[in-house]
Amino acid sequence: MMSNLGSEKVYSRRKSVRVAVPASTANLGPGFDTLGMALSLYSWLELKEAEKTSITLLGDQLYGIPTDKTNLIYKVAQSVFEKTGVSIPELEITMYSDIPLTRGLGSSASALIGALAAANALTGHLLSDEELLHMATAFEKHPDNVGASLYGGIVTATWDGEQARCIGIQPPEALQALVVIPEFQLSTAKARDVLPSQLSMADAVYNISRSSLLVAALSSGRLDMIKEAMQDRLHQPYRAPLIPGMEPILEYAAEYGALGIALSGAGPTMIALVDRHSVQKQQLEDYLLQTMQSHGIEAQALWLEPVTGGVIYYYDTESSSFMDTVKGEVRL
Ligand SMILES: Nc1ncnc2c1ncn2[C@@H]1O[C@H](COP(=O)(O)OP(=O)(O)O)[C@@H](O)[C@H]1O
Ligand SMILES: N[C@@H](CCOP(=O)(O)O)C(=O)O
Repeated sequence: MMSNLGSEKVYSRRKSVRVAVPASTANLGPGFDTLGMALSLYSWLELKEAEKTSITLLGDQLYGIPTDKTNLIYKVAQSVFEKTGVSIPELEITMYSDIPLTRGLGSSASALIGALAAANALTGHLLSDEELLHMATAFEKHPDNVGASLYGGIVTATWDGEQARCIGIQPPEALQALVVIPEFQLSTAKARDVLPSQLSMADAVYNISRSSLLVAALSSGRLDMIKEAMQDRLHQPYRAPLIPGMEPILEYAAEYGALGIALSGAGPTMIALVDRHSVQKQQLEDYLLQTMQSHGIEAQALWLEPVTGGVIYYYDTESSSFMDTVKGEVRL
């Protein structure tokens, strides 16, 4: 599995650490709660031992996040300290994120992985990446986003309620992602509430076959198969009424140059997989934005890269400010 940690390396306890964690797109169409891909959009987190807990949120994306001890990052960090028997009751927490909240780009997974990874680094990496994955999935309830944010690349993952299992795939070199992010928010909880509790055998077979084909197509670089392999009958048809413009986009995006198209995670963002050498890139972007607009939705288009690395750790940061790290170059 891809990791930024050398397994043979011995780590000591730290007083402070910074991490950068990629966003993720989950499902990729048919792989509901199992497929995820890390994207080149990041959140940054600093944890420092302190006398008194303080939480500083920087930038425009973290509006509304609590700044007391009910904060997710604080609580998740404490769960790492409890598990490892390390006592760090008070923390200075600083956060900045480029990942928009509740849009289907895995902001919650990125925050969880950031908190787990940074807290674990303070303990001297007493927990393995696999243990962090189990803990993150127990919080998030599905392993797709957290697996991608932790390890990077494309992940296939399962969750049995206690253990997450995850295998990575290197994204094909030609693959780029175009995300169209609507201005409105849609919480994952709300977009899960509309899903049926049962499916027909025919729809189950439809999804298993597409999801399997997609994994094989991505592993072998068969980009010609992606359009068919990204079809889904498990969640997108039920979520479409929540996202104006989604139905025509799913139907016609390939005609405008998408290799394949899906709802990103639980939405409302749509994600097109694109061959970076395509001459239709601008045409596709225009089509997606105009279709949303014609359904009354303002949206932002971003071209993103699949990233092969997951969490990035920054140690010995005493001589640089937090925002210096944020503004520094992120290794893709
Ligand atoms: N940096 C963060 N710190 C604390 N909570 C966060 C952070 N980022 C996201 N969250 C929580 O996750 C929620 C969004 O999760 P979710 O509805 O699953 O959407 P998505 O993960 O697709 O952005 C936010 O409303 C917030 O409660
Ligand atoms: N498999 C989950 C993925 C949710 O992703 P998010 O980025 O919207 O949190 C689902 O489809 O519900």
